[in-house]
Amino acid sequence: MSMGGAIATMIDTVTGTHATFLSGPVMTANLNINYRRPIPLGSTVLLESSLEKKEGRKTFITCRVTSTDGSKLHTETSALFLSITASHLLGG
Ligand SMILES: CCCCCCCCCC(=O)SCCNC(=O)CCNC(=O)[C@H](O)C(C)(C)COP(=O)(O)OP(=O)(O)OC[C@H]1O[C@@H](n2cnc3c(N)ncnc32)[C@H](O)[C@@H]1OP(=O)(O)O
Repeated sequence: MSMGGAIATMIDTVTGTHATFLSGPVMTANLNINYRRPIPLGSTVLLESSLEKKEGRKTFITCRVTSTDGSKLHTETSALFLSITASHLLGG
């Protein structure tokens, strides 16, 4: 079975890339993952990332991880990304 942290990394990467595409530079503020069914090691899965809403600096994304045919739901996620400036990255 795949480790929950490895699954979280996959989800953070996909939803973070999606949020960056929509909103520019962002950081993950909240990642809420419900693990519904285990992911067998070595299996191929589908990640579907969707914009829920944008409110000011906040970009809310949802993401489902399913089997490739969509029949098995492995995880459901809601994520919040906050738009940041370069000074935030430098600690300002
Ligand atoms: C192309 C390649 C792309 C690759 C993408 C990969 C994406 C991966 C990105 C990451 O994993 S980043 C690393 C993990 N994340 C962090 O380390 C973030 C650590 N946290 C922070 O740096 C700051 O808390 C953060 C930038 C997220 C927010 O700080 P700010 O000072 O900019 O915002 P502030 O705390 O003033 O909050 C602004 C608003 O957001 C809300 N907010 C902030 N954090 C929240 C939270 N966790 N949950 C809910 N709401 C939150 C906050 O309540 C407020 O709402 P209102 O404007 O309505 O009052």
